[in-house]
Amino acid sequence: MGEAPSVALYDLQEESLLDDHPKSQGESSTTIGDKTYFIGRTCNEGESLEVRIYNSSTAQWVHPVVFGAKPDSCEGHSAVALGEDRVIVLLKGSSPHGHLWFLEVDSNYVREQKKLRGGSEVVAWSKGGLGSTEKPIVISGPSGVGKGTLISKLMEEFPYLFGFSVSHTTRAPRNMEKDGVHYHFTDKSVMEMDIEDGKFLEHASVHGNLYGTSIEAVEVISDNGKRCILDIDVQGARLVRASSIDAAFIFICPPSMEELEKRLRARGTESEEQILKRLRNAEAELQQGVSSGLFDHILYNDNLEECYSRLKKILSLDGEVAPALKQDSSTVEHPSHHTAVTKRCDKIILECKTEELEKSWENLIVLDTSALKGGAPGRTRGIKVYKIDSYSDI
Ligand SMILES: Nc1nc2c(ncn2[C@@H]2O[C@H](COP(=O)(O)OP(=O)(O)O)[C@@H](O)[C@H]2O)c(=O)[nH]1
Ligand SMILES: Nc1ncnc2c1ncn2[C@@H]1O[C@H](COP(=O)(O)OP(=O)(O)O)[C@@H](O)[C@H]1O
Repeated sequence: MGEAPSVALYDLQEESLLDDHPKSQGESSTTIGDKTYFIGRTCNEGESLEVRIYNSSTAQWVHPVVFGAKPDSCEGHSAVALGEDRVIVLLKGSSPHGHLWFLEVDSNYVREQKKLRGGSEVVAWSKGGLGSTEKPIVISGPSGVGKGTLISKLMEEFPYLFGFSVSHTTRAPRNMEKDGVHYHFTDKSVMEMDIEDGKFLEHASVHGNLYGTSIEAVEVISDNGKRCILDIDVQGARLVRASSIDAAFIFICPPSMEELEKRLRARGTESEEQILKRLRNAEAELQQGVSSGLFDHILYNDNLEECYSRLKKILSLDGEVAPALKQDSSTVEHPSHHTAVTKRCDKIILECKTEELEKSWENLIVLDTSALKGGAPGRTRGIKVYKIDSYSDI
């Protein structure tokens, strides 16, 4: 039998401070400095957890601007401060969006957004992810140069290694294109709203349409332990380069403008007007791609097989092929139900009820947060999840 926990989280909450503002049902409160973060007032099905802040130094309530995809309301949750900059939020019950979330209250991203909004209070949600994060690969080049063809070859030969980042676009689908596979085809107004909500890593207007990479499109690939490939234009590549994402940047050039035109026409997917627009834009794209220093590698796609071999060489896939990327060394999944939470340094211990083990203290799961990576606007990774037999094992 395990020993009783030395510090149970529930004992740490300072409810007396907030007597005039009691928590609503299902709401948690977590104090960091002068601010107490109330999470989860909304309990209606399908709505996300609401965040409000009580600032004890000004004795005022604030409704912050909330960034990131938010967790849906659930059967309940626990919230624990991790240092000064974020709160870990553990959802209970079945949630299609995972059980582990982080509410960033003073991270670099949050500070940046605060500055952009003239000092308004800002918080940002980041979903916990267990997958590894191999450097994404950004592939750019003019329309018709062969980006899609090269990416398809990689994905076919190494389906277990790579995942394609499915962009959003306002352009109409081509004959063979499937929504959710080649692109998420979307309305301009919806996409603009999502951009405003901070759901996009980058976006650009290309050949008269809006294109963008959602944060989710990239993160879901790492969730599956795969390396993400982005097919985006030069403007998008520049935005990714300026972000905190460490990626490999590859630019594909045609052997000549004549050959580019031939390929575009032979593909037969564009109207004459679109072909001419794409060829006009290609001149500027080539100039920026080759001379800006933005790209780590420039490949000429003359002979397809030769170009593909060079691409594989750049990605170190020309010799013995590495095994599929591993998930982080978590041996247990994060549980869907917990009955008690205890924090010891950077470890969170959950008592979890299961059908077989009614006494939840017999089923202790540790979330080790000592090596967290990433964060808003993407996932927070690096959490290790494992079982222990008793509290004295920590
Ligand atoms: N910035 C950005 N560019 C994108 C994205 N998705 C696709 N693109 C670029 O948009 C351009 C047009 O793509 P598309 O209409 O599929 O035509 P294609 O280049 O002829 O295959 C290409 O340069 C793509 O690399 C995205 O999410 N962001
Ligand atoms: N090296 C190559 N030689 C000849 N044709 C090519 C080569 N690479 C690609 N193609 C063809 O050119 C057309 C445009 O290629 P695609 O992959 O759609 O370009 P992108 O994605 O860059 O717009 C396609 O019909 C494709 O089969």
